[in-house]
Amino acid sequence: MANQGDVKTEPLPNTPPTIEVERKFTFTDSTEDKLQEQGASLIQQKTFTDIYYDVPQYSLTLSDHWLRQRDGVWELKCPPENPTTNDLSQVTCQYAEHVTIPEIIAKCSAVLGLAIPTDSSMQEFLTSAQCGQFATIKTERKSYSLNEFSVDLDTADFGFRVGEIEVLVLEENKIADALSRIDMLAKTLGVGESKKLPGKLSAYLQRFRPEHYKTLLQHEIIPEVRDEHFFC
Ligand SMILES: Cc1ncc(C[n+]2csc(CCOP(=O)(O)OP(=O)(O)OP(=O)(O)O)c2C)c(N)n1
Repeated sequence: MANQGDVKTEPLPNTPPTIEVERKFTFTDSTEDKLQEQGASLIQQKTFTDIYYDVPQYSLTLSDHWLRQRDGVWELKCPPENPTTNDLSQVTCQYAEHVTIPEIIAKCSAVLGLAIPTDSSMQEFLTSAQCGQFATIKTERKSYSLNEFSVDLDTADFGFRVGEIEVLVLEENKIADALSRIDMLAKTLGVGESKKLPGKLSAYLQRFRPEHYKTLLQHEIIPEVRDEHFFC
């Protein structure tokens, strides 16, 4: 029998990936007031650092695969196998998030056309795939909880801020419903912009990695970043 100290904090290898359905928005000082009026509670305020990785040909990001270490923990965001496509999916993102090393190596190796054993360490994978760091972003995040929604207000260390409404779903047939519930909340908060807004990494690339940014923009992997998206 497991004793009380024998708590597993790592997901099991066959855990299905969580699907994040999220919509970005520009926030102002009044956004927090509106959130609180709707009954949202501030659940966390934290700072974290993301380091993103790719190969020199940008093959992972060109395939919409985002490999990162968040405060040292490996994560891979990639498109779900059956994304939902409708009017609302034009302003919203859907990503499956993988957090186990064998799954991350399997997914990335498949994109790169490499046969790297899934029991390799991440360091072995990075070396075999010639994968290196291309962005480091420090973020201050305020996280609000409102019913089934998480609402994050992020300020990145290079003068960029972005809000995000997120719902986690466990099955792909729940994505369409999540899209419309997110749309309703965005309208209630007065942040229902009709275009997809860039996230922190897109803004970072536009500012610090122009060649990578242009390549992803040309392939319509990321939305355009304009100067007005920065606050300094
Ligand atoms: C609007 C939009 N944003 C990003 C992309 C590309 N992209 C997808 S994932 C991705 C990596 C970063 O994801 P993002 O949600 O912006 O970061 P963050 O909020 O810190 O992650 P979380 O804490 O929510 O896990 C990118 C650039 C896109 N195609 N469209």
